[in-house]
Amino acid sequence: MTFAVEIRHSQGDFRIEADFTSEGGVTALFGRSGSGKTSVLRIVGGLVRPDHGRIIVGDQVLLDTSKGICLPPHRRGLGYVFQEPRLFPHLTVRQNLNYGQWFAGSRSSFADPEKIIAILGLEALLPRRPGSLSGGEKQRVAIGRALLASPRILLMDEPLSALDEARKAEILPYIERLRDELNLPILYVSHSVSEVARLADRVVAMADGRVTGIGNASEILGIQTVATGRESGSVLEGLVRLQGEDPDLAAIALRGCRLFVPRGDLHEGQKLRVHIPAREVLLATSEPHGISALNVLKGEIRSMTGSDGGAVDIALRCGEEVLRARITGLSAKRMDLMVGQSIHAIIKTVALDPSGRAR
Ligand SMILES: Nc1ncnc2c1ncn2[C@@H]1O[C@H](COP(=O)(O)OP(=O)(O)OP(=O)(O)O)[C@@H](O)[C@H]1O
Repeated sequence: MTFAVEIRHSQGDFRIEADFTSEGGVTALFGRSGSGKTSVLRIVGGLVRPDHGRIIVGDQVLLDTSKGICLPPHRRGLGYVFQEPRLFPHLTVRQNLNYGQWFAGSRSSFADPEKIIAILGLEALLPRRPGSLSGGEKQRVAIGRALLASPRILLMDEPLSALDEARKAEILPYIERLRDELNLPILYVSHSVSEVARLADRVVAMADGRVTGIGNASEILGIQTVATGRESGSVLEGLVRLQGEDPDLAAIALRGCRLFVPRGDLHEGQKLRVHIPAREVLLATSEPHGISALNVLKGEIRSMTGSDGGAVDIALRCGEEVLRARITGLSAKRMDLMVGQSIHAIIKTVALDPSGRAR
């Protein structure tokens, strides 16, 4: 299902101008704190009526201010997942889920409850009450409850930001399964590069209430001005290849090169996206020997641009992939780097952690 959003709205001194469309899958609204992501989500959810706007999901017009159409939240057919799970503490998990289903009303369900319970791994939790669940488990129940209302679109507002790194890593694969197994568009607000890199089919980058870029994760997250300086880097996608000879290691087959990562619970053939922060890439003009890093890629310098603080952002072509490195201007000068030069990129293994953990 596709959706289209056009919004013009002023709240106090803050002006929002956001136009974007989605063909389905996960669309991430990505930007720094205060860039206006949540405001856009609240307008889509019907919690705020914008000065001007048009929001269409599939063939349903949720909002068209020029025609005086503004459906109230409960008639928009949206599922909402917040940072906090907001479950009913006195109800069991099963009863919390039933509550979501009750909201579906006459709308026909796009997926049967048992399928959603299975995708989110909730079977064993059904008789329990929220008080006995971990933060990650609660959030999975909250997602299940939102889905059982059979929404046309799922809105997720920083759903992982209240969880610690281990719980985030635990819940990400469930959100990937939703993305891959339910034909349901998801609008996902996040300021985390690693989360967006891993989940998003399309990224809408926001700054100061405006859309500054729309594209796939690799296009948008690689752009220095969109990501925070600390997190700028490359997003690469490939298939997992388990290494028979080493039980602890997996390779990600990319276009014309490969990366090694800890195997963890990865499985053969799994599609995986990794974010490699530019600051985690070291450069060497000759092939390094006797170093602990597992990943040394041979490539060629395609571009070099100076950025704030005297750093130099370098784009390298490795196979068919583009890898970004960020080094000091002094290092670039000492190494006498130039465009076209062949180079070795050394990537610290931890930077490839496929759990998508923000570091
Ligand atoms: N009701 C309001 N009246 C006036 N200003 C508001 C109102 N709601 C939000 N704002 C302002 O709009 C701006 C964007 O806020 P918003 O919460 O949408 O950003 P965000 O990107 O989601 O940030 P965060 O990730 O911190 O939640 C902020 O400057 C905020 O103070």
